Amino acid sequence: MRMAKMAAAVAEHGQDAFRKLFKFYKRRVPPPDFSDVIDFAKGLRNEKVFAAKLNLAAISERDARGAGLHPIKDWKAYGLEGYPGFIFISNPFLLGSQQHWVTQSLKVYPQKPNVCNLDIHMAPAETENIWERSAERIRNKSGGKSEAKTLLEKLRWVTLGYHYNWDTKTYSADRHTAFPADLARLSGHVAAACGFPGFRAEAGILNYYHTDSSLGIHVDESELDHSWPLLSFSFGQSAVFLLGGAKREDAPTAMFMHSGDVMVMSGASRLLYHAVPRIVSPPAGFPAPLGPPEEDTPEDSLVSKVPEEDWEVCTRYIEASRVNATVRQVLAPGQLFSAAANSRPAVALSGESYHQEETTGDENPKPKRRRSSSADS
Ligand SMILES: O=C(O)CCC(=O)C(=O)O
Ligand SMILES: [Fe+2]
Repeated sequence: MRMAKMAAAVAEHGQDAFRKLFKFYKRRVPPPDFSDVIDFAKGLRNEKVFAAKLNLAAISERDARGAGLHPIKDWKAYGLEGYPGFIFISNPFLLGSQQHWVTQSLKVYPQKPNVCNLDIHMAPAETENIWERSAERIRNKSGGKSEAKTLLEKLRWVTLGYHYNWDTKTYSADRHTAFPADLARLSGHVAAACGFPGFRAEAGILNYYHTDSSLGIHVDESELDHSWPLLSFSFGQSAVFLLGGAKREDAPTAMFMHSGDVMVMSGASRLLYHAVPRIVSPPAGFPAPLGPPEEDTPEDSLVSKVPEEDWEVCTRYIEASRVNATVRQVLAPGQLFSAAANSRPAVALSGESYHQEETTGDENPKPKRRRSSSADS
């Protein structure tokens, strides 16, 4: 008994700072103390948080409105002491326009020819119309735990544009489909406001989280040109996000990401390790971020009113889930893929080493069930 305890203590001691904090925030019983988690929704109240300068002339108010965004001058953008190039924009979306992005993420982006985790173990015909096969059942769910999961609830990731190969950790010319035009436009606006005009949205990863999901420690380095930022858009439930250093074991800073929040990792922060140890409910009294859309949207707006019956399904879904979209430019302007870029060895299987789902609630959980990429588990 004594020996076992000591061994546990040594193992604990030998763990690096990032893994320790990841486990700390992932813990269910007892729940962790969240008081060190930076909340950008509280503005400059944290001494490490400062106001970030944006390029106010990067896009017109009309263009911003057309993408469902407030004018840039009204964005609350922050930097974080010690993380040059990191910009956190606290929900720049117009009231109601998040509805569009949530609906696209659940209804449209999972459609073929985009690629999702369900494709790995299911025939193409079965993973078509994920929304249609799931919507009615989600609408009628009573909330009982025993109800079988719909395909939409089994969705873990969707890739867009250059489809990320989870096995080889590469993008390639032969795995490419058109990147969604609306998300590309939104990304271009955000990148321009942050000092990166000319950003091209070439690859995207959508991650779908439930209350027990987490995303392991990683760095996004597969893009061939790292001088462009990595953009992140979050919707639905909140998350604890850990932003680490250039080395995997460097101690991270914890922050909340709420619905509508946009994060930009650029410059010296582009290649920092990061992870999502925990999904959390939005704070009480958090302003309803997903209300009805404002009326006077421009005619050519990307963001249109979501039909009520669709929104009903999305509401049910995001009551207990979070969707995050990361958008990346892969190539330098004019750059092409070389054969060498595609020949790295296989290291991860189907994204399963990143995407984890907890099955137990205690501090010493049973071996983790990897986030399933199969539809039949
Ligand atoms: O869900 C998030 O906030 C992070 C997602 C992420 O790191 C990724 O897709 O590479
Ligand atoms: Fe990432």
